[in-house]
Amino acid sequence: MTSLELVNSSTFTLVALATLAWASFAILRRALKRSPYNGINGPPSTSILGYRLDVNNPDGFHWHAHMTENYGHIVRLRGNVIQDDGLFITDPKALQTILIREQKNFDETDELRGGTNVSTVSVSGKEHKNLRRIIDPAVTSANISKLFPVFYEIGDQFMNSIDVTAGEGSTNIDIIQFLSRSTLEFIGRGGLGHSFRSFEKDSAEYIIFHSAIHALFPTMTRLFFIFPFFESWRNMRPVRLRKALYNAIDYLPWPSARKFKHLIDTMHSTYHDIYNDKKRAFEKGVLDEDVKDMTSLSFKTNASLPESEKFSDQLVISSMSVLTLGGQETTTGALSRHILMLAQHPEEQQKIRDEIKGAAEALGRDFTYEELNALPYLDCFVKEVLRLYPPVPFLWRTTKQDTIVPLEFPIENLGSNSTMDKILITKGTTICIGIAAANRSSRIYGPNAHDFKPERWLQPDGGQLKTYGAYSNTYTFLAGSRACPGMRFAVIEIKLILFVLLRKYALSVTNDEIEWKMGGITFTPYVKGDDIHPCAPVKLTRLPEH
Ligand code: HEM
Repeated sequence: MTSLELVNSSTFTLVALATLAWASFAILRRALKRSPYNGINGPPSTSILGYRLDVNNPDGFHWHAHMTENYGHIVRLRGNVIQDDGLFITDPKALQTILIREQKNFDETDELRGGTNVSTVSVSGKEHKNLRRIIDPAVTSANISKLFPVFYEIGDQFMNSIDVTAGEGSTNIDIIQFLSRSTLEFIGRGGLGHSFRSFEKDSAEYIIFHSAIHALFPTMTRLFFIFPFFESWRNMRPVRLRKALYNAIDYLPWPSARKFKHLIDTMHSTYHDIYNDKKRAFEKGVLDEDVKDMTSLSFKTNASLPESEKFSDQLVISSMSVLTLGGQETTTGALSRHILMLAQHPEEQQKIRDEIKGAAEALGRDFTYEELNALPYLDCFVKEVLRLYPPVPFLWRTTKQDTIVPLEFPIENLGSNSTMDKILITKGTTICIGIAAANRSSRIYGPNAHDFKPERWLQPDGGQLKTYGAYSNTYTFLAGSRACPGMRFAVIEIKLILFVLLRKYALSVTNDEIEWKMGGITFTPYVKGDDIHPCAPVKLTRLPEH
């Protein structure tokens, strides 16, 4: 054995022994530790790998949706030999504490932070505030109102491509192909200030970029256990070493890691190109005075900030990334859901069509942003679909500091036969915020919480208890300082696409059986038997022109 081989073999033995010692210690510690949540009701774990597999199960929508009636609004998620118990929370007052009042005590988990940091930026503290200072001005109602002509242009492009495929009579089409092009254009033109030429036939730019976004979260899901280490990697100095380690991923015998790097590289080179083009245009003074997209707005804001507060290039590029990741797949899934719901509910569909037609005839011109947004039945329909089928069904948080959390709905302590109207959540506890479960709670929305009833939104707050959710008394877009900034943007995208589609076509179901799968952060539809290619089949019948 050479001396190099000897060193390698001793190093390997040392690493193996250290790993074994760490694992034994973790198992012993876990076995001796009493869970602070022993007395709380919760589902059995179906896997020795712990509750994460149940929460993340691609077919787990039913598990989520029925959580409150099965186990209540504070639920114990059973850990295992190496994982402590977690909590699944839907109680409105508890969520108010976690997401708003004591938000600083409940951060994103290391996995999520590590994963998103590689692709975006550190998302806590001051950097998060700055990120929101870049994003928020681009997605206010006032700015979206100015952007609305661009929304109409995208609506027209969407309809032109549908018309070419659908023809005159009735045709079955997979509408998700058209929706993902539209949502990328909305974010591209409205957010980044760039068209991906998504509606051009065989647009390489669209195909490459969209495939990267689409694959990113599912690929991340396969790597989640190494993401906590990414946070240390991000802080590594010197930067050259960090870069060298990143580039070394190309040589790892690990296809998912190589793919993840490739996707990040693809997306980031696009953001850099867009950013550099825009920056050059801004510096030459050739950028339109009345810019509306986020990237260009950030240059304008930056010009007015003192040197010490200016946004770095990296932060703006990260904002481009987080905006695209936050807004594309989520809205594509949401739009697919709305269209398939319309196909299944012909009465509601006709009601919306009548409302649109009546209002458009009375106006005699296109709707403004405010007018389209204010159509009452369309609004009820969108609220109800987003309540019942939130595109992001749950989110993780981790507890940074022991916190007493008051409860709206007191819970039974099964250990002591007592009732608790508050709970101590201890440092290190992993929390799952059950968005889909909270949105279907009968304590919040009444005994018909699982039913599809758009009319419930004719009453304030959907008729029942007030929650702290950012969007119309639901948690679909979360709550607090991390609530989705793109909420208004997403809602008007949905309304605009439904408007242009319904005035021309009747929608009905096809014979295909559709299965919705959770993957990464959102839901995607598939036709039963093929869970590789997303597909949202719908039958379109051209309406007679008047
Ligand atoms: C129906 C579609 C959408 C849904 C259901 C949705 C939902 C959410 C949720 C639940 C969060 C919180 C994530 C967390 O705290 O971990 C979030 C964050 C975010 N969303 Fe959305 N979103 C949608 C569309 C959009 C759109 C269209 C945009 C951009 C125009 C957008 C931009 C963002 C950004 C930038 C964040 C990160 C905010 C932060 O970290 O402070 N989203 N979204």
